[in-house]
Amino acid sequence: MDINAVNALSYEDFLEIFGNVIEKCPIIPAAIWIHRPFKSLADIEAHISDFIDSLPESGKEGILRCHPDLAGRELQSGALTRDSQEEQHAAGFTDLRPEEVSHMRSLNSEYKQRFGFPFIICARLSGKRDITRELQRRLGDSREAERVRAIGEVKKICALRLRNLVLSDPTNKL
Ligand SMILES: NC(=O)N[C@H]1NC(=O)NC1=O
Repeated sequence: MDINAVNALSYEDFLEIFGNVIEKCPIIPAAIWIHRPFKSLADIEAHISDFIDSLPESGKEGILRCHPDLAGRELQSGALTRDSQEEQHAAGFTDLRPEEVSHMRSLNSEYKQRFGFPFIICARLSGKRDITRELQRRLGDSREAERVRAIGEVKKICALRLRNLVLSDPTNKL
């Protein structure tokens, strides 16, 4: 799909395709559709990033709370979005031993209790071991630092989802 094809989409089709680039937050692609014509894939990414940055802290935290835990209940019950399922699989979380699952569950719940939102990391960029270590390390950070860090990870996840959607077509010109 090239940028002209993206710009030619109706908002219904745009949302159908890009609705989950920020996990369970279709309001974000719905909001930035107004900025068409987009110049490039990077331009779409920049509009999403600016929209997120313009939100009050409560809105940013709301985005964080739309994300499922890594190795959490939704993974076990098959209730993840397809994007999240693929990302958690890529990091190795679909292949954990029972004791690894309980370890992740207890770290996730400690993190949520401490910060009030779930631990978020771009799972496609690390493996389960590094992610578990990072979760332990980040438990010692301040709430403010974690909020900033987590939003940065949401943007990385978004960038990879966008690329995956658009660049999988070899004829693309984005
Ligand atoms: N909690 C969390 O990081 N969730 C996610 N990370 C990612 O890459 N996909 C997710 O759903």
